[in-house]
Amino acid sequence: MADFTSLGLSDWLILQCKQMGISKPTPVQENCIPAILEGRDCMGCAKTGSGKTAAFVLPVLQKLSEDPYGIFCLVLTPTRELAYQIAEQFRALGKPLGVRDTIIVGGMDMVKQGLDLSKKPHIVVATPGRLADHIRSCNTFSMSKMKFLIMDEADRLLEQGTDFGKDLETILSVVPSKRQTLLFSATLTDTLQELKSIAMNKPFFWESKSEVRTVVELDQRYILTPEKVKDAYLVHLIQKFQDEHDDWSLIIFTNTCKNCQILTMMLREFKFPTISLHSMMKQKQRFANLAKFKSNVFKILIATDVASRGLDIPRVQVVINHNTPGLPKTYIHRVGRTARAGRSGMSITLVTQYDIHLVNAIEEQIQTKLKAHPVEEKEVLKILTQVNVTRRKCEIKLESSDFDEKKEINKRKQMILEGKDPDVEQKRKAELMKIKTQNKKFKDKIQQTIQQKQEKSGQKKAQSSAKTKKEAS
Ligand SMILES: Nc1ncnc2c1ncn2[C@@H]1O[C@H](COP(=O)(O)OP(=O)(O)OP(=O)(O)O)[C@@H](O)[C@H]1O
Repeated sequence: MADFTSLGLSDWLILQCKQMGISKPTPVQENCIPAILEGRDCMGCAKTGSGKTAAFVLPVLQKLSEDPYGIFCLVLTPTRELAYQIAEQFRALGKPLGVRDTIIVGGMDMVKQGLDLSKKPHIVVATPGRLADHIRSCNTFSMSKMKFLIMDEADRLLEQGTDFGKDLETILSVVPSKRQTLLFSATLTDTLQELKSIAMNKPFFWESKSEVRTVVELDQRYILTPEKVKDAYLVHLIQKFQDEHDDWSLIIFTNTCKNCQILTMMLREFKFPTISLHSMMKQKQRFANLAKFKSNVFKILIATDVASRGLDIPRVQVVINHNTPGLPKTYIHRVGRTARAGRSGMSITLVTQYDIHLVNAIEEQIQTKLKAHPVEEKEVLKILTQVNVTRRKCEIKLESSDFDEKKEINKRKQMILEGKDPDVEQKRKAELMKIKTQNKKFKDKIQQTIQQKQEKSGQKKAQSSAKTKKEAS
């Protein structure tokens, strides 16, 4: 195994790594760092928790130290929490250099961000939406001399049908075509073509050789449960984990903000130290909750997929999928929040009778079979009524709050940001719904007519054959 010196990194940077407990390069670092230092575009596809962030932070800092100026490097990432985490790594590893960074994400003060950008920071870490807003609305900064464009979780940023598309176009229109482009993710390979179009010249491409897409240290389990019993299994699992471990912490992923809110309220009713993270929360609340979970004040984080990628929280021992993810790559990123950097971890997916095909797709993609997690079903059934009643109480409580209104307000805000008129959109949606209902009624009527005709012709056939038999006898 190579060491950092043989990769071409300077002593000051290697010493800084050592101080952060990073002594030997991981495979993605060993392969990508030399290519990046040579000036090549690079695409790195390595498993979750394998050090992809340092694989681009280290060579960028090395190059910055040779010619320090701002704006030197732009890093794009899909979520605000990830932006803070990446900036933290630049700050920690680049401390001897006095690296100056600024974070440009939604939900934070745009005026202050504009001011920070005008001071030409070395490193800008941003989510596409907010950075595109700055580019469209003011010219207090220029990226014309930028040397590096990095896309972390690149497949997510380039996914079709997301809001990122327009914003990436705006950003790419102002970054120099003469630059190095670095693309990283644990699930790059299924969007290779789009990715290659972003990387300007023949990119150096490296992916981990292993067929299995998840790390070997991850023990992947499932529990088959009817939808109505799912929450009782969840409570039972947490209770058992709490009884059997002193120092524990786990992340539960669910599919919607509302479910996230209800599950948090429900688990708190059972006195479990639980906190939530989802996109309907105010940004400051999101950061505060993540910090409380990272500092072990709360042992359980319930999150939507806003937290499924990239978050690096070393202490997480278990990931529970309260719903089976619809995409295998969502599963890979979710369970990758544990068993990181060589540590062991466990994932448990609650699978209902409607999800079997999803599990098959996941097992096909990761080339691993999930193992059945042993549970005493009678223990679960003992708490079933209590759990479902508690959940119903939380649902009623949430309905009486303004949660749904907030959701509506968020949707309207998003439409206005996209230049749409919410009222016009609402009318269009209502008309579409009306047409759909009319179509359904029309189809049902046709179906009914066909059925009646078939019944009638069946009766006629029966009558004529009875008549024929009668004549014959
Ligand atoms: N060479 C190394 N040796 C030991 N630990 C490392 C090394 N490089 C990075 N790490 C640590 O490994 C952990 C995971 O790193 P990182 O978050 O970059 O993983 P990743 O590959 O980006 O994961 P994901 O795909 O989930 O985003 C971090 O805590 C990081 O400090």
